[in-house]
Amino acid sequence: MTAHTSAALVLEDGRIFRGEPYGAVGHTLGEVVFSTGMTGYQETLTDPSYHRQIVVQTAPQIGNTGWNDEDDESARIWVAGYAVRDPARVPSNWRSRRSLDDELQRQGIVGISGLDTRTLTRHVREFGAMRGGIFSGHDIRSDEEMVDKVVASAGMVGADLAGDVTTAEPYVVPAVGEKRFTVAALDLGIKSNTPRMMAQRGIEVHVLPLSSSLDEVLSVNPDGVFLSNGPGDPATTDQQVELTRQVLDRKLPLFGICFGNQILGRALGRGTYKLRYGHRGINIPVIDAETGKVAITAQNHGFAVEGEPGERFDTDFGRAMVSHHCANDGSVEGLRLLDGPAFSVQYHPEAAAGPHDAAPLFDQFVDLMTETR
Ligand SMILES: NC(=O)CC[C@H](N)C(=O)O
Repeated sequence: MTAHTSAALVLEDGRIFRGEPYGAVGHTLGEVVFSTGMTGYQETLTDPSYHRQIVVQTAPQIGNTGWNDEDDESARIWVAGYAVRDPARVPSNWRSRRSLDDELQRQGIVGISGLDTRTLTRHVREFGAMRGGIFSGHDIRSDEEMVDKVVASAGMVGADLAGDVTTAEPYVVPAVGEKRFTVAALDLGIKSNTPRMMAQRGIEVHVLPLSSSLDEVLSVNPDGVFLSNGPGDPATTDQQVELTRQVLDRKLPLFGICFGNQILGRALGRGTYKLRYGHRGINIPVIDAETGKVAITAQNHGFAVEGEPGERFDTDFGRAMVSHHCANDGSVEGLRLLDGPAFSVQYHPEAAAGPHDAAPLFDQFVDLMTETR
């Protein structure tokens, strides 16, 4: 077998892309999705929302700045597999400690390089994010066997994954400077930068396991409740939806991001559905329905809340609206309760690599807690 055919990315519909092993050698299964971010691969790889997904980078050159000890969004790499076109042979950055390839190997993450990521991305864009696998070295099998393995694997619809990534024990991120507020943050796969951005605004953040009850949330005496991002299908979050409804009932200020937006949407009576290929990148335009302003945002989601741009609707907690939508496809990007202190966005105001247009949403949360006090 030549080096050129020593790794394969296999899709459930039978399409196979050949390349070379990158990172660990072996095999892995997951949902194949693409990200258009040209920078921030370390944050992408360590974002718990990517659990069980094989990430394809559309940017052809990845790994140029190596791997550092500062930018991780969690304690480990969560992606199930990694596919890149042209990895850096020599990383170069003053913060780099090792190469991306070394780090993938160290953490046992199976990857593939040298494949045609452009054709692969166009395929996923047309036929949708689907199950796939990367096979390399001794784990390469006949095409038929590899496709069979992929077809036998679990898909993303109905996947209940946040339990795999949540914290086992509560922990506290102290406020920077004077403490002004306490927030109970439900960890469905929270990224390190989220508590950090709240802490910078004088918030003491109590990060709680995803199965926390209302009593456990109230025991930290919160001024507000936060729902984090996270992996899997939002249709599996019944327990968190119920908790959210209890929080809305008590009129405690609530802010949700991504998975949190989907949970608030469900708590307000909306359904969620799987997008064809999702939104993953750091330049996705979002329109604020009330002001008409556009923000360029970082995103990583495969599901969305049902709704129309600017739509107003009745809920068990008063009127609500679709506050933001995507300029590309019109899908729901934000929700706001008009008769209560709750809002959420489908994108990432905490994005470290990426635009900062949405960062003021954390200030909006602070304002909401100030008004509600
Ligand atoms: N980043 C997230 O929170 C993703 C939410 C959800 N898992 C989705 O794919 O839509």
